[in-house]
Amino acid sequence: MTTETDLSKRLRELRARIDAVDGEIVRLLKERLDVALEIGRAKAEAGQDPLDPAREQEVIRNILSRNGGAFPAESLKAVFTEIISACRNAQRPERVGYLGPEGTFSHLAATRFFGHAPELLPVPEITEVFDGVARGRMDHGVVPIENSVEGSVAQTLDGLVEFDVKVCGEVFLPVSHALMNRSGRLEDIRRVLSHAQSLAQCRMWLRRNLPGIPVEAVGSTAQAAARAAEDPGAAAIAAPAAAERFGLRIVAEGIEDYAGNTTRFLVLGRNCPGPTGNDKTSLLLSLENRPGALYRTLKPLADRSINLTKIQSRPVKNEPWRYLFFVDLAGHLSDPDIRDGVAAVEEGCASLKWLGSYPAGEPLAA
Ligand SMILES: C=C(O[C@@H]1C=C(C(=O)O)C=C[C@H]1O)C(=O)O
Repeated sequence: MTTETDLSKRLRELRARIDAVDGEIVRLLKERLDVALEIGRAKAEAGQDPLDPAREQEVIRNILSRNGGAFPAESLKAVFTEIISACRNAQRPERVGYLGPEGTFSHLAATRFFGHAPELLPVPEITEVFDGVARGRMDHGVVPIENSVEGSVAQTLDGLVEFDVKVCGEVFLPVSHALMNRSGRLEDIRRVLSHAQSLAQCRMWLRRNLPGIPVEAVGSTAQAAARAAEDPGAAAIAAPAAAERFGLRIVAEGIEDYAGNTTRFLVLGRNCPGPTGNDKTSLLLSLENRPGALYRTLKPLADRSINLTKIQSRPVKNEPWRYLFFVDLAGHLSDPDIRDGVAAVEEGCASLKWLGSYPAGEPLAA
């Protein structure tokens, strides 16, 4: 039988080995940081943005393929997201804007893409993220563009029309909602607060479980949680993590009506990364109001077998019944086929705005 002293001796020896390995990891991290800083200086001389999402994807792919499955892949990815985050932020401190306050799904998406090193700037409106990036108050921004259940986010589409920014990345975030209030009891709920998108994603659950209880849309899920913390009759629909942040109790979790509920976020910047071989290009088209205009405009893409991943119309606000079209396609503008196809589209429509080309994000499981 192993005695207590034997065990503690064994643990001491093994822990000494862990400490030695950790020391080596830290030494290597410092070495990595020095190389990153040198890269940062080279980029600064060339006037280039430190962020290179294409290269970051390559780094993650490399480490996953070297791992051979020995270390849990998701953990390895999370660790390297933070290592890259720190290396990038050391090159030039980054400011990343998002729809706040802290605890929103936009906050989670920003952290998933950028890690924890950058300074995150919460703002109360999606439009302010666009404005901050366009004017240089923020280096980057993260905005929700569409939800798998509720569809496009109008304010973001309008921001893409109005502001001179580029899409330089995308993040897919599985969205699971929790209902929370001060007591944790369903019977105490007199009204339910959340962002309009989240209320819509839980509509059937609310009708079944809280029939007749009024709902109220507020600026964000985190704002709803903050209000519920002050009012015992109010409940909020928000990310489960918001409960802890705002001192609330969870009444029910996973209350979204459809499994696989996912929101796609765009990463905004002032430049676009180079091609990775798995990219998307976002375009904004304005068409003449003529029969077959959309068909004829998009035909050059079909002729080249270019895959459209999204098409969405949005009214031109001061011209009733005229529409703008948002088109996402698979490929990078620097691919010759895409460049030719997009040039032909431009010839056939009233105007075309290239919103950006960026590495395709990975739709993740919850
Ligand atoms: C170090 C670089 O800069 C940034 C940091 C990276 C990293 O830490 O691996 C990768 C890409 C860039 O976002 C680089 O471009 O290689």
